[in-house]
Amino acid sequence: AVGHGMEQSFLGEVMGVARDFFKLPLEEKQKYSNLVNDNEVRIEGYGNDMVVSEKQILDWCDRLYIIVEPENRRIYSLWPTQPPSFRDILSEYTVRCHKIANLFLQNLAKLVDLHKDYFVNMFDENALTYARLNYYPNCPKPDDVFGMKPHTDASVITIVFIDDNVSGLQLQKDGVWYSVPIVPNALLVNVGDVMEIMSNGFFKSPIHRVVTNAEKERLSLVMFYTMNPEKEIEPLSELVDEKRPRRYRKTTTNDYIAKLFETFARGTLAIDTVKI
Ligand SMILES: O=C(O)CCC(=O)C(=O)O
Ligand SMILES: [Fe+2]
Repeated sequence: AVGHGMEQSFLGEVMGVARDFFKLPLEEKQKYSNLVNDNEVRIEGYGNDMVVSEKQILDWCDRLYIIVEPENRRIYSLWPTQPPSFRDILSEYTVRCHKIANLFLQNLAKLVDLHKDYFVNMFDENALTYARLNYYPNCPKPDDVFGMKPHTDASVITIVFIDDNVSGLQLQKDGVWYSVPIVPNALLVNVGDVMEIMSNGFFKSPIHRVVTNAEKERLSLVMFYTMNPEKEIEPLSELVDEKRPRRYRKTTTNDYIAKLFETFARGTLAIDTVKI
């Protein structure tokens, strides 16, 4: 979508602070590391994949993963202090993206004949929004490694802001991979697994991946909208009937995100673990 109301200059600044962060020396970035005590990995922070096996091929990607909403859940020690405008710009982007997220959620609700605020109202004051900044350096062996392995998102919905210089994101449809075209200043809004589960499969969370590029580096900024981590997730009773029996088991956002990280590292899909 391009009718999101964010000016090109503002979006340029957002990409700019992300780029400036990744250009910092490694020691500087490691101040925000997602490794605790050298071996334990937490979701938040700077780093790469969680390692679950020695044979695992790590993605060709640097990531910074931070909670941006609610504000009282922000861990500012994991927010870069360089570039200096990082915090303000990401905060403003967060506010502006949330409006787009709500509009999208209202449209989805209408598509399944629910009250337009049905999904919006499911997000309480403990619902978490994660921002993930991805940096994919150019890769000498693009055929051997992914920028990001095939996966679905564990979110309810996701808003992706991609580099308008280099493509790389691909979506799978009917077993075939299609490249997402570069549209300057466009934001891509995607359905995540939790929406697939709640809608009892009416909406599908697309499998996607990022391929690497031999010549060019690439950046993206992804906002994941998730519900209260403790809240139970299951197909909505309104969307289950004899003709469309329940297709997914009950889970919680917390359990599901843990499962997603585990399956992602192993190269399998989390959604398959809750399908009935
Ligand atoms: O870099 C991209 O275009 C997409 C990244 C992505 O799918 C993710 O962070 O979940
Ligand atoms: Fe993704």
